[in-house]
Amino acid sequence: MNNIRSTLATVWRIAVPYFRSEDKWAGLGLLTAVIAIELAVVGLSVLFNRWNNTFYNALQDRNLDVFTYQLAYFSVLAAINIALKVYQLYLNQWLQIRWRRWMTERYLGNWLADANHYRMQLQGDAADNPDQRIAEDVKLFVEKTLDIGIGLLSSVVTLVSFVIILWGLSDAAPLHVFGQDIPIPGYLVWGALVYAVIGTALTHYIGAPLMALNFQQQRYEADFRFNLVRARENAEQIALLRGEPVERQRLSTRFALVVGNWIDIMRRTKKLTSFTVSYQQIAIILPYVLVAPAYFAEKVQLGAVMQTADAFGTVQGALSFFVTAYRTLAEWQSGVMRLDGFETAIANVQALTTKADIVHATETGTSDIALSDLTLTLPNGGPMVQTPGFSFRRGERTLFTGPSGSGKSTLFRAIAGIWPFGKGKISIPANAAIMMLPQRPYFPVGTLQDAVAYPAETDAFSPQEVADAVRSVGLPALATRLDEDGHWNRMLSLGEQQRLGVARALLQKPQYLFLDEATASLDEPSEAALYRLLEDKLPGTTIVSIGHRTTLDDLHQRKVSLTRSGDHFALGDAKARTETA
Ligand SMILES: Nc1ncnc2c1ncn2[C@@H]1O[C@H](COP(=O)(O)OP(=O)(O)OP(=O)(O)O)[C@@H](O)[C@H]1O
Repeated sequence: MNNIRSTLATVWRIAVPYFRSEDKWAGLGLLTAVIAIELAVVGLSVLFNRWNNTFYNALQDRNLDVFTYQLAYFSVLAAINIALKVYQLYLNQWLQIRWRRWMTERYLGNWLADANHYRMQLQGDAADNPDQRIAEDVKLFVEKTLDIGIGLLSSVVTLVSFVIILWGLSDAAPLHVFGQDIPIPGYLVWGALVYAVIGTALTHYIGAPLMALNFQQQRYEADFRFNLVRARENAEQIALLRGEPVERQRLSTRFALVVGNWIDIMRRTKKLTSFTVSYQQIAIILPYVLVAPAYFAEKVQLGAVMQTADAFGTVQGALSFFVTAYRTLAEWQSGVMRLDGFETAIANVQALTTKADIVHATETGTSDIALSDLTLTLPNGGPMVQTPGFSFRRGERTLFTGPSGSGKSTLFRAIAGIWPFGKGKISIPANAAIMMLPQRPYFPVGTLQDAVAYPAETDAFSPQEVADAVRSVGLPALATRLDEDGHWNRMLSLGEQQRLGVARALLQKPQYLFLDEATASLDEPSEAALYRLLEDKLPGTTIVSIGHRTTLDDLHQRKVSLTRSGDHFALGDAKARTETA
């Protein structure tokens, strides 16, 4: 019971924001229309039920006039029913897509805001496969919430309408056993109720493990897909290393989990289906068994029997909502849990940024990037970098060295404000344009112009500006291919990608440029040429480079390094250079 209550509270929390959003009027309008149509459909089913009585009596009495009239009446009801059902589905689908669009936009916004996506990864497995949660779970949530919500409402309204009818019919066709009338008021209602309660309890008993199994299934499927995508993205590495057999083995192992869990679902579903189908079959015959004695004792006519069978079926169907919807409910609940986990993970990383004992990168009035009492740690709290105070001075070109794994890249991440683990303060000049160039730049799939302009919009720079930048970094052949679509990370050599990274910096003109081995794949003369280009085109830009080559020394004015000091690495000047390189 607590479980149901907490699921419903979660559904409410996830569902309600849409109906308070800027799209609320469209959403509420569509929802009202869909509900109104559902109520009209229930109203029609009451008319159909009455029609049974008149129609079958006409058949029994061989009354052609009434029979013909009732056929025409049925046709009118049927035409209205068809129109209602068509529009109900159509409007329901409209509501689904609008609601889903709103939720997807919201989740995308929260996930991509403020490096949350990166911090969620850092925090470990709190929300696995966010892609699946945003793409599939939102779709499932919207679809199933509407299905279940409207199905439940319809069952309740149907129940109220038909219980009244069935109660009346119980009086008209009293229970007749061994030639005796047994006056139990509303016995048909009680019969349907007892039958449905037993059915629901047994369904829950048999089907309960499906919830957890469905949750696992979605997770295994997403893991399998994710690993396929990874294999595709790293096709070249895998082919060069001849890693296919291992890759295949790993993928097969993951798929075996999908299959194993699916077989558990199948077995459980088989048991559940055996029960629910038997249950539904018995429900067809049960009302006839209950009223047949009265019919054969000639206490009621055929019409009443048929109307009773229809009403009993409807009441029983409404009461058995959980029996029929059980599998949908199980899928829905696991989707709700997944979305809840995703929302919680986002809330956790958002809360992380406001905690006191993290690294705070804040904008201040200084012109240098100043670190004070800074400690960077691993996500598990292990020590990494420490400094009581240090500044990257404005306008200076600094070379930053240190042993592998000492925390150079992590210090860059902290300056960019995306590494929260540790404590202390990093002062960033207010409104400073900071750019980080990694060893392996990221290019979105699209035109070369898109790729170089990123993260700015494509039209932030004219084709001429982009072509000039690409040419100046030594790629004249690419400068003529700016309109070409491609997966540039796959198509270009790492050296070419690094040149394009520098072209990106030339276009963006940052005030502070951090190069994390961003030219390491180039030969030394080309690397030196790119540094001179930066010096020439971005004269006021502060440059901090991580690099291992000694030839970089002459291209920088100051040299700082991380050196081991006990359990951590300390940051300090390695060798001061006063003259310009
Ligand atoms: N997301 C992460 N989760 C756990 N540990 C991490 C994570 N990112 C980095 N580390 C660890 O932090 C330490 C510093 O990593 P970092 O990438 O900053 O080193 P680096 O000095 O730049 O090394 P290199 O010169 O090899 O690039 C390493 O021990 C690394 O394993």
